[in-house]
Amino acid sequence: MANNKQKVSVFAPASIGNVSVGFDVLGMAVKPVDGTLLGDVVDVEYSDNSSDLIVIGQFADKLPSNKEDNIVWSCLLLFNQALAQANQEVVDVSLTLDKKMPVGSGLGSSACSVVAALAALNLYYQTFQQFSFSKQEMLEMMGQMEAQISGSLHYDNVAPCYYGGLQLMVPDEKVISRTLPSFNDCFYVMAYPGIEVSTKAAREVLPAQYSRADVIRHGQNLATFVDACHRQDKQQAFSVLTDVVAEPYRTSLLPKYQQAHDYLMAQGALAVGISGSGPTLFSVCQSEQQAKEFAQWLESHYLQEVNGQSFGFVHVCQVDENGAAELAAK
Ligand SMILES: Nc1ncnc2c1ncn2[C@@H]1O[C@H](COP(=O)(O)OP(=O)(O)O)[C@@H](O)[C@H]1O
Ligand SMILES: N[C@@H](CCOP(=O)(O)O)C(=O)O
Repeated sequence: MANNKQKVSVFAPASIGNVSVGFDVLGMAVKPVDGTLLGDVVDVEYSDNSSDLIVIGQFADKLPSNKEDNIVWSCLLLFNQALAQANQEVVDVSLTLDKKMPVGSGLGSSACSVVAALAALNLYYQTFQQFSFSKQEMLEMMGQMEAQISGSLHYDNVAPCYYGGLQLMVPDEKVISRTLPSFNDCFYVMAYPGIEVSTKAAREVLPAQYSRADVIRHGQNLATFVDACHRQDKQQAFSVLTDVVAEPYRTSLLPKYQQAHDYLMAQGALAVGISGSGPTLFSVCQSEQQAKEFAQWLESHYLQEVNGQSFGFVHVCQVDENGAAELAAK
């Protein structure tokens, strides 16, 4: 029997879409080493009235004010539709989104909301209604919701956000995504400058066609990276982390990116790239000490002010192997 103590809470982490060499087909979940929750949290609890959505958190005011335009609400509608199709009872729930992620940041912000919402709904039904969808079914729903927001179906944020680790999208709908061995002793400096770049707009600047030379280089870089991941050959993997598909066309949307890239590479970064569609920059480091030095430099040289205020931040991260995770109920 339903009662007002029925509540679950799920955290979904930030991710690096593309990882430079895998446009739309590679993504990696990250977590700050200092324990900061870099991602969104969704609570689902019993409602004896009707279903509802409340949005709280640092970036709540950057989202549409009406709940119908929030992707978390669309997730609830999709989940309920899937329940009905599976002949399951649909119950009223109250959702709370803690929007910790800036929108249009290149950190997979919409994916964080989508994954946290759908994973929390599934956990709620599993715990209190003795029914749940499979991970595969969940990932398909997450892809559908991400496509609704960004205008095209790409799993490179939702898959790592849900499963954790480094994920490779495979063109097999029964699989969708496979976990690659990642470099979990590396440090990834994530620098969000505090300006917004919409994924949709950053996709529109890309060319419709590429030269044969670019196609060859892209295929070679991606294949070499995947092979090096399997052999855990760090030097080889990061030596080919060059994006020929998106970065050359997106750099103009990212003030100070090229200077920061060139500086960090000259200082010995293993690699520097655009996280997702930007504006977040990621830099791969051998040691935590180097990562901390880069973080300090990026704080003074990559963050920007908008109307005299800075919304940017820098985190030293490692790979988040867990992906979406239940949080202890408050
Ligand atoms: N819960 C949500 N989280 C993030 N964006 C949302 C959410 N609900 C609606 N949106 C809208 O979706 C769009 C997301 O933009 P996008 O550039 O894809 O973000 P990101 O790259 O950070 O995922 C924005 O227009 C935003 O207002
Ligand atoms: N493959 C996508 C990734 C978008 O990531 P986001 O974090 O910017 O939403 C792209 O590069 O367009």
